[in-house]
Amino acid sequence: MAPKKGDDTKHDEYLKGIKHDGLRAVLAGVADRDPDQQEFLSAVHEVAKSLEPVFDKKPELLKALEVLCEPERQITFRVPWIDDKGEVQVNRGFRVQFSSALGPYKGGLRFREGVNLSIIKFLGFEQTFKNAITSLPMGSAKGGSDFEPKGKSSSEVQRFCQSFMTELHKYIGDRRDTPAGDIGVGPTEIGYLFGQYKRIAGVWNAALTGKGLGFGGSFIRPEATGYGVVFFAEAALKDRDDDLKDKRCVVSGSGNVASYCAMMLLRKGAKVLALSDSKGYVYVEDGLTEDQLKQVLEIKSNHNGSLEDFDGGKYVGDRAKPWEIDTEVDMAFPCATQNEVDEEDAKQLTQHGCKFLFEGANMPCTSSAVEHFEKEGVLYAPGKASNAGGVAVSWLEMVQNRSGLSWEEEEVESKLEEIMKGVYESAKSAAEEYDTNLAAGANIAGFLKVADAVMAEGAV
Ligand SMILES: NC(=O)C1=CN([C@@H]2O[C@H](COP(=O)(O)OP(=O)(O)OC[C@H]3O[C@@H](n4cnc5c(N)ncnc54)[C@H](O)[C@@H]3O)[C@@H](O)[C@H]2O)C=CC1
Ligand SMILES: O=C(O)CCC(=O)C(=O)O
Repeated sequence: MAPKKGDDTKHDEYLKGIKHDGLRAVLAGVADRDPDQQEFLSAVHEVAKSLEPVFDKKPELLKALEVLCEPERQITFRVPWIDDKGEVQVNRGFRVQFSSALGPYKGGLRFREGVNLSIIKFLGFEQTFKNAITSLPMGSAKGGSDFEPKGKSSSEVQRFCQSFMTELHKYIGDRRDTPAGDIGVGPTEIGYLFGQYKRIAGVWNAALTGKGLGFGGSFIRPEATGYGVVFFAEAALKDRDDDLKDKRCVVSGSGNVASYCAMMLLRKGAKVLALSDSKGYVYVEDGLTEDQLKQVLEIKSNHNGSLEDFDGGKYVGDRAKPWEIDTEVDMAFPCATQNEVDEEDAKQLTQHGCKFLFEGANMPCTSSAVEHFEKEGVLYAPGKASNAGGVAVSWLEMVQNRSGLSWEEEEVESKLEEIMKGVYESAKSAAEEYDTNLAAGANIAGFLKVADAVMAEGAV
């Protein structure tokens, strides 16, 4: 069947770099449909560009991409809640169920000011290929709200979560769709959401992952994304007869992913020179100690905590980014948010000697930053491969819940390590087969798994 025709002459800028005619038409159709969804369109463009060699060999799979660019279902809903002054506040909730081709929908929830449909769709689209490359039977989804937990009391967060779940419960369940955490949604929020789910659904099932250890959570889920990035980096370095010992690393963020990425880097003998938050960064020339990292976790255990209160290193405020630190850097791990590494940041990193960049966050590097890294020969690993450890352990949590068992910490960690090595190998072998780089290899490996299922299940 011919691909959906969009008018590609209207989208010159968006289609820059795309040569394949059929692909241009599909992308123009996506841009026609949602011209204002910048984050989503940019994620689609990045994946599509790297799939050109696939469509040269297997043009029939273009139809699968067209199908995968449109979510199976997108739900937006009103979330009214009462603040501490007794006044009613209203936020908007989202759940975008992208693809169930490989299994029940799976993906996190983000609570943050400014969250909109474009951001949730970009995250859900990325999740599709991320979940596929793990080879675990998971579909993809993402959700959240423009509710900002920073500055709210814990009772306000609780009331918001209960109202959010009062609507969301209609669409989730352990064989249907299983949300987890993301920015602004940690164990506390998951606890409130899970409590409300049970209250309304009247059943105990693994409708959410990232639960507390005492009520169905898995060891290592809080650590999984950060640990997983480091396991991925270790596999990539091993392949180059190298290792993490004494590597000088810059990590951005200081939340869930960043802290545990830093923790595992320390365990591997690397040095963590900096961590950041949205207001600035801390820099320790010889690398943070384990006690200093624990201090960061303590500060950030409260939504309102700031690195300004960190005692031990140099603090730079004014929203400065850690990529600017004027010292030798071997590796960068952006673990905060999307578009936090732009071309200028990328140039600063390579001027300081950076040779490796592993994304802990989802799409933290802009496309021009990625182009710069590629030009400079930096090994660049996209989040949809290198941060897949979080969702992988979420799946292990679901398996434990279904079997009624609880595995030891070492067992979960070693399964996570094996899964991350497998993700690296899948990206690498697709890159070799299609004669491309690791980032494109990750897109190709994920896409082929989900596209084959889409076609086998009858795409239309
Ligand atoms: N939690 C998880 O399991 C997974 C998270 N991710 C991604 O990792 C990233 C971080 O998520 P979490 O650690 O879970 O969130 P979090 O809410 O625990 O932490 C986010 C951190 O980023 C900082 N931050 C926010 N905006 C910033 C900015 N502009 N510059 C510097 N720092 C900034 C915040 O201060 C906070 O310390 C997000 O992109 C998320 O989508 C990806 C895979 C799984
Ligand atoms: O654990 C999960 O289900 C989802 C994690 C997530 O949102 C992500 O990988 O970006």
